[in-house]
Amino acid sequence: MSESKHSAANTAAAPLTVRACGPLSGTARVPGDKSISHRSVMLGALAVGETRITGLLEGEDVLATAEAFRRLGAQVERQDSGEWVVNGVGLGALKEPDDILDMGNSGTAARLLMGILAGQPIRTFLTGDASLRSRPMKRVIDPLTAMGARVYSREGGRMPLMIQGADMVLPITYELPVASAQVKSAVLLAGLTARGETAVIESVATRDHTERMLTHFGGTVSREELSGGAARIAVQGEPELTGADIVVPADPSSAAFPLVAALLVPGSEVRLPNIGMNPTRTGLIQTLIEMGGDIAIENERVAGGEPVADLLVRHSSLRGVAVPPDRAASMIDEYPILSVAAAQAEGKTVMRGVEELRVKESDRIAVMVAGLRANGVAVSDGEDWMEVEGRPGDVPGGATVATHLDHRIAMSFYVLGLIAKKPVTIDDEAPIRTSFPNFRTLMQGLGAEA
Ligand SMILES: O=C(O)C1=C[C@@H](OP(=O)(O)O)[C@@H](O)[C@H](O)C1
Ligand SMILES: C=C(OP(=O)(O)O)C(=O)O
Repeated sequence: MSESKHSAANTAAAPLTVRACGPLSGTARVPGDKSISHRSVMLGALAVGETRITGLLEGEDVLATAEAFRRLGAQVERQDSGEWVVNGVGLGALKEPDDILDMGNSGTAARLLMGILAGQPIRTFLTGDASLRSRPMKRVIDPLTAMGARVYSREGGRMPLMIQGADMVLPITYELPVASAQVKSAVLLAGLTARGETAVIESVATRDHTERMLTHFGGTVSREELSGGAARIAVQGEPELTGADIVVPADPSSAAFPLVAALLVPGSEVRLPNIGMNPTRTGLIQTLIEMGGDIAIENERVAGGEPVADLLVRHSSLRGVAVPPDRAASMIDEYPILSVAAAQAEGKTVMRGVEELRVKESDRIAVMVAGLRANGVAVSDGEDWMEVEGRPGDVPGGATVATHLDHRIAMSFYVLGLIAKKPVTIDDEAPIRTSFPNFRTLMQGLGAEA
């Protein structure tokens, strides 16, 4: 993974060294939820009429989605007020782009777009950066092919790829082979242009933002609980989707970084307003509370169809825990920062059932293990697990970490630097812009120095 889209764009990697700091304090206004932001642009583009989005995440991943849908014929504009307005083309009316679409670093953008394109009678070419081109797409190619799309990819189902949408999409019932909201969403979005009902069966609950937002735009989505925690989610084809107003909550996966920093840095007290509290996303908060984290959940309310709350986080002495494997889906992007918290927790933290971490922007198990070990933390791993032996107040630090085009790795080691005895260097901070463009300004506002 030596190549980077930043070096390809002639921008040198931007190393960053982070040192221990005094107490963090103040209010951290975290940007909009990435999953919800992608979906609001996508469904806005498929709906008839105007969609107004408040709080859209202006990170590179979502900007890639916005640009792709412009090239597919929708109007996607930022207003001076900061609101985004999407004027959709209606279902099945996207136009064939005249060039390859570059989805950058974003798995969500690529896989959900493939679901949508499976139901459009056009041919589209997709690519991404070195990280995205190494990620598995077969997981969406298989069900979309069963629904009538044709996809030609590189060996092993990798991008670049070409997708030719089906003239007549076949409704299917698809049992997810991996717990993935991206695969679920791709199938449900393809099902929008099918005649009849398309269903997905998931054995554990994955984030349900697609289902909630489809309902908000006038679609018909049902969820039936099956035995053992499984569920069958079905969408009715050919709905009339109408433009809608969306209010995007702050992203709990981004909030995780200042939140864990506040728990770890002695004397800290940080307020995080308006954080998305969708139960399919709150596994990290539950885990940190079990570890002894002082996290007060205040003002719980519903905004724009999603539960939100304000969080008040104070420095805490943490102890290691075993995270149950069936919680993985609800905190899948939070394991890197959890393993940093675990380095500062008394005893062992065990994370099992986390094999999906190996196919994210980087192999997050391998990259976290390498970075923690280099910084003096005792850690071990296997194909689907990772263990960290914590030593409160005794994280040596002092090493440089390779981030492999992975924003969550970069932000996790930034937080490690805040508590380590010697400074921690991340080799490239640029990937942070994919999901949290104002991360450093926000952390500096709380008292961090880097
Ligand atoms: O649907 C989504 O918005 C996402 C689903 C998850 O991926 P998987 O579906 O691959 O688990 C998550 O890791 C990603 O950051 C966002
Ligand atoms: C895995 C992630 O995103 P994506 O799959 O969209 O690249 C993430 O944001 O941690």
